[in-house]
Amino acid sequence: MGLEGYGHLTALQLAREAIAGGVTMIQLREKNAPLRQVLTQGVQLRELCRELGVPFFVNDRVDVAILLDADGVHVGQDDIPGMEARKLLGDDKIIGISAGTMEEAEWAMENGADYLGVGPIYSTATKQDAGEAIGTALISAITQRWTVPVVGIGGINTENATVIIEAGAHGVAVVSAITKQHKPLLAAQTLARTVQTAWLS
Ligand SMILES: Cc1ncc(COP(=O)(O)OP(=O)(O)O)c(N)n1
Ligand SMILES: Cc1nc(C(=O)O)sc1CCOP(=O)(O)O
Ligand SMILES: [Mg+2]
Repeated sequence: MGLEGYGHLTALQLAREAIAGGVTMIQLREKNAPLRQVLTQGVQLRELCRELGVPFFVNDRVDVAILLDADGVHVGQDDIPGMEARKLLGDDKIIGISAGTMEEAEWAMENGADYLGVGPIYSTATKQDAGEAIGTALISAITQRWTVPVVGIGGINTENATVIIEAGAHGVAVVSAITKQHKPLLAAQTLARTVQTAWLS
């Protein structure tokens, strides 16, 4: 999630609703705001996550993750390499790495990924440079080869989350399926229940 307002909710209020609905991880993904604002609001978001017992991640920026004492960082193929991030973060933090192909997954694993974000599974309006949708085949290929946790990302919602889990993903990462909904708490609740049901089947 970014730091902009979400309808009548602030980013902090939205995160609280999402967690109340069953979201188990929050990632601060802010591409545009001034660094000072990111740090100020990031501290509030981190505190909320600590209060509610949910891991707090920072997207892209290892320096921000360190300053906010986040639980981890998520980096893509064009971001700081996982190996370099590890040197800065130490062994106690979690490093997630994106992969959209098997080659990218191999690179991510060589770079010490603690989990993989695989996508874009479906087309998405949230990330302009996400590229073509890849479907679920890569999730299956990766989870057959490695035991590292995999989350599907990109265009995932309540309607299609089940097939992501059935393909082998451990979870789903979403933006608009919660942030763009009129009732984010309810949206998170429905999505979390869908994923939990898929785990059991
Ligand atoms: C969980 C998760 N998976 C993938 C991404 C995408 O990261 P990246 O490819 O670096 O793209 P940006 O999010 O930085 O635009 C992610 N953020 N989270
Ligand atoms: C941040 C991000 N990363 C992607 C990837 O493919 O790596 S797709 C994506 C956008 C996810 O937003 P939504 O749930 O609204 O589609
Ligand atoms: Mg990135």
